[in-house]
Amino acid sequence: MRLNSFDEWSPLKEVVVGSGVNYTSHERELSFDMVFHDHLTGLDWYYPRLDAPGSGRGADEPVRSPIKQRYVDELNEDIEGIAETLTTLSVTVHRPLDVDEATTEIRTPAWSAAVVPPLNVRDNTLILGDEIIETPPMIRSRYFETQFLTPIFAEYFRQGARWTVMPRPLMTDASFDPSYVNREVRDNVEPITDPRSSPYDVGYEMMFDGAQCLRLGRDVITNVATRNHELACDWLERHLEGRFRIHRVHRLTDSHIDSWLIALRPGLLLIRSMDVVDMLPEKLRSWDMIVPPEPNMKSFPAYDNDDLIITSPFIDLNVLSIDPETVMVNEAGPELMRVLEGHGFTVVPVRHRHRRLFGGGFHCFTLDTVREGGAEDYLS
Ligand SMILES: N[C@@H](Cc1ccc(O)cc1)C(=O)O
Ligand SMILES: NC(=[NH2+])NCCC[C@H](N)C(=O)O
Repeated sequence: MRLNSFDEWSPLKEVVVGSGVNYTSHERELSFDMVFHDHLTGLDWYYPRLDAPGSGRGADEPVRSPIKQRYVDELNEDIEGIAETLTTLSVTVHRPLDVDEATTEIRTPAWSAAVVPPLNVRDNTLILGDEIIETPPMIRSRYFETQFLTPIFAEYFRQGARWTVMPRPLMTDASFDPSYVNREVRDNVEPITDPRSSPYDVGYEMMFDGAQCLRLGRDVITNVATRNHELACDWLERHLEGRFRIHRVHRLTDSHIDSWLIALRPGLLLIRSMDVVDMLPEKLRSWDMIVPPEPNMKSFPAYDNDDLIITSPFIDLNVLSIDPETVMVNEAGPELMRVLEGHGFTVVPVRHRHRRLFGGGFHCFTLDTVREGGAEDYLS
């Protein structure tokens, strides 16, 4: 089918479901620590930082936090189950190429980094209507992630889609605007103030994830927390002029919007807390809001100290709409299911255990490429 996806709720026809095959570690380096800064707090091992003087680590030695194979296997088992459930709901599921076992590292002129599989496919691509837009990554390990989706994108291109790649950053340490992560001094978190210089320094560059956007027909709400995000929004605005309107929300969160705010249908948002309402564009503030109960920590597996947790406990808000009445929800969260059922939704419970280890709920590791619906104006 032709690429067509303008919002988060219209009946879903085709979707890409990510792959966690050969996920072996998280590489702790500047770009990773920047993105996960808000969630790496309060952990005993975090302070002092792993590369602090006296840590015994050489300056250029990567620090990789291994992920236990059992969790990787369970992740992939859960993802297969979710892909099957989507198929039984008459949705066509596309899968990216898996990372080959022999591919452990990626390299650009300026740096090298451990490879990350194309798991959270929401993050590095933005689908707007009939256009695939590959966004400029924020994490070095994810720099070439969209290449694993090339066969899928190429097929949509053959069917008539637009296919655009946003400018790629050189991504040296100096490319990152640290003002968000350094905005407040917290006891147990070290500020990130040690950029190393590089012959490829060009100043702040655009870096931004598709998951920072909430799509509402012809309007797109974007979370902007840094100069890197601002530059990407400038690019998007110029590129999309006359087709889509970008509404910037400043520092709603660090990056991704989808564990704070999800649109379930026109006029109805699922939100983390009422605190976000004042930050939204005025027209959205009058939509109905569902605020689910605080996450129950018992709904997450117990992990060891050396298991790196990279999301907040609000990750299960990250639901995937099958249509305006049907929502896929983590079976570990009966509270959220009850709330949605109370609002008349049909809930499709699925198993997804290790979302806090791999950084994503269903909305993160899916990319809806075909939905019904068009460029409606929901905000006037
Ligand atoms: N701080 C980010 C952390 C994050 C980034 C990438 C992920 O895949 C997951 C989580 C969250 O708000 O979005
Ligand atoms: N598209 C995504 N990867 N979203 C994940 C958002 C997770 C967010 N950082 C949180 O911890 O709550």
